[in-house]
Amino acid sequence: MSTSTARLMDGTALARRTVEETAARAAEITRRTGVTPCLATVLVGADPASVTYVKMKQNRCAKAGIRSKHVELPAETTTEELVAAITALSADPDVHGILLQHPVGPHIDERAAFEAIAPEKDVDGVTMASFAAMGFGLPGFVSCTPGGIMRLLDAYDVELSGKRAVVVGRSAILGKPAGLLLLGRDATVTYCHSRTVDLSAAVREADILVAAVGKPQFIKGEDIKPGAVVIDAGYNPGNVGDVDFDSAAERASLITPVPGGVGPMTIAVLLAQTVDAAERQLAAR
Ligand SMILES: NC(=O)C1=CN([C@@H]2O[C@H](COP(=O)(O)OP(=O)(O)OC[C@H]3O[C@@H](n4cnc5c(N)ncnc54)[C@H](OP(=O)(O)O)[C@@H]3O)[C@@H](O)[C@H]2O)C=CC1
Ligand SMILES: Nc1nc(=O)c2c([nH]1)NC[C@@H]1CN(c3ccc(C(=O)N[C@@H](CCC(=O)O)C(=O)O)cc3)C=[N+]21
Repeated sequence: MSTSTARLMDGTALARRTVEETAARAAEITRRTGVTPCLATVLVGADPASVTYVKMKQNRCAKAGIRSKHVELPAETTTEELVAAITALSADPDVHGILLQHPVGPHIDERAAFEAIAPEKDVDGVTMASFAAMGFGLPGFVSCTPGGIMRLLDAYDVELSGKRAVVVGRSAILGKPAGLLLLGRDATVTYCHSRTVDLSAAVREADILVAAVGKPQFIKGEDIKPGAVVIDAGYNPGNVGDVDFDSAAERASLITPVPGGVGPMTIAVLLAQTVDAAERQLAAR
């Protein structure tokens, strides 16, 4: 008999519902204005993982009635050329959202490229303006994976106020913004990273754990506080998360599976924010 007690947080089902709502909103915009919401995807080089992720995003757009405009640039593109391409998309009235697939290669100033995205088109939440708005708790586009995590927590009515949230990982697109969003909802947030001393002790304090490390099955069940909510944002080769699912599920109250948890929500948030952007830009005309 399994000792597992955790309930699964079904990201696939929530993403499906979110995309259905988004598709209905996109159709309504098209009907009302004659303009179809459009996401521009910019890919530099041909990193196989990036190619796959961009394709997944385009496929999902097509299913939701969002146009996608694909800009493919060679690996040797310079910062100036990339900034020029993104600046052109920022000025293109037919494009409502812009996604620059990360990473772009070490010879490019990625920050400069991100900052060329017009703030009203930053549907991936990567500009300094979006990050600052999120940090101040002001309206704006959030980084998609943390945004998806918050939607999952809300869909399962997870109480955040006063709870201890521990985020393992502090990358600009995942760990750091995830902690800020949790802080904005009155959780008491601890960040852990590669220099953290006694990671196990920190993880054991977590009422809500967000694992965003990039190391397969790195967090073990023995460090999960009984009854904790475990969000596994990891997506490692072989579709394995950062949490050792079987042992963690014996102690958690709620847990996201990999696949089928955070992953599908990332794209759902990207599409939702693209339609938000189109709504605002078309209303402003
Ligand atoms: N579902 C989705 O849509 C997405 C999933 N992901 C997945 O999430 C995971 C993390 O991605 P990302 O944030 O981009 O990765 P990064 O490699 O950018 O960041 C990893 C973070 O983990 C920390 N870390 C590394 N080793 C340890 C350790 N031994 N102990 C504690 N912390 C450690 C690093 O610390 P330091 O800062 O000190 O180096 C860093 O902050 C990956 O599996 C990725 O595939 C990512 C994006 C989207
Ligand atoms: N250059 C780069 N760009 C990325 O966007 C990027 C990256 N590297 N490294 C890894 C993370 C991970 N990430 C995911 C996006 C969607 C799902 C997703 O939708 N997953 C589905 C399954 C999808 C499938 O495999 O068919 C699921 O979890 O159920 C997962 C993971 C983007 N990342």
